[in-house]
Amino acid sequence: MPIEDRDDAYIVTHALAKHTLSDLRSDGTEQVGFRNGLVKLGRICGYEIIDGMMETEYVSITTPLADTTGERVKGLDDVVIVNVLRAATPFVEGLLKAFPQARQGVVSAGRDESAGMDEDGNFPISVDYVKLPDISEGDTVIVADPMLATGSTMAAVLDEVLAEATPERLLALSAVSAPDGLLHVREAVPSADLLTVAVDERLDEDGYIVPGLGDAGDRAFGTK
Ligand SMILES: O=P(O)(O)OC[C@H]1O[C@H](OP(=O)(O)OP(=O)(O)O)[C@H](O)[C@@H]1O
Ligand SMILES: O=c1cc[nH]c(=O)[nH]1
Ligand SMILES: [Mg+2]
Repeated sequence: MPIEDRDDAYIVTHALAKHTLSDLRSDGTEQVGFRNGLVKLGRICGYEIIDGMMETEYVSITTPLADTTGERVKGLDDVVIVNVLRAATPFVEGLLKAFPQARQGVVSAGRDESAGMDEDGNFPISVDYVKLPDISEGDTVIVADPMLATGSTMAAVLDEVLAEATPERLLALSAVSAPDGLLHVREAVPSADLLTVAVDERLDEDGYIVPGLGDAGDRAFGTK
C-alpha cells in the first residue's frame, strides 16, 4: 500500500521515504546532504501521490511493431505545486521530477516567532508574497512544506489557495508533522487532504516538532 489512509492524515509508507527521512533527522547530516535529502524525499512523495492517489486509464497506442493498449495517469498534467518559502524549495525540486508539467505557485509565509504561540497553540503568520498560477476546477493542487508543526503556516497557505480557486483536490504535503498541527489544519481547512511521511510525538514550548529534524529552512539553506 503506497499511501496509508489514517484518521489523522494520509501517510507515505514507502521504505525509501522512511530511510531518507531518517537521514534528514540525523544531526550529522550537513547542509548539502540535507538539501539533497529533501529533493529525494520530494521525488519519492511525488511518485507515491501518483501511485496511491491518482487514477490510470487505458489508452490505445501504436508501437513500432503493433497496436496495443497502454496505461496512463489521468490528470498528470493538471497539477499545481505551491512552494512555501523557504524550506519547501528543495522539496518542490524533487516533486517536480514526478510532475514535470506542473504549474507552480510561490507563497512566502512565516511564523512570527517573537509573538510566541497563543493559548490555542498557533502562531501569527505573516503572508508577504503570493503568486499562484490560474487554477482550474479539475486541478490537483499540492501545497508542499516539509514541516507542519502548529499547522498555522499550512492553514494560512491553504486559505490563500482557496481564496483564488476550488481545485478538484487540495493536498497539504509535509515530511514531518505534529499531531496538534494536523488537527488544526483539518479543522481550519476541512476540504484539504493532509499527507505526510511521519507524525511525530509533540511540539516543544517553542513550537518545534519533537523529535522532528530541527529547523528545516536553516538546515537546507545553511543559516542559523
Ligand atoms: O506549522 P507551523 O508552526 O506554522 O510551522 C511550520 C513552518 O515553519 C517552517 O518555516 P519557517 O517559518 O521556519 O520559515 P523558513 O522556511 O524560512 O525557515 C516550515 O517550513 C513551515 O513553513
Ligand atoms: O520543528 C520545526 C517547526 C517549524 N519549523 C521547522 O523548520 N521545524
Ligand atoms: Mg525556518
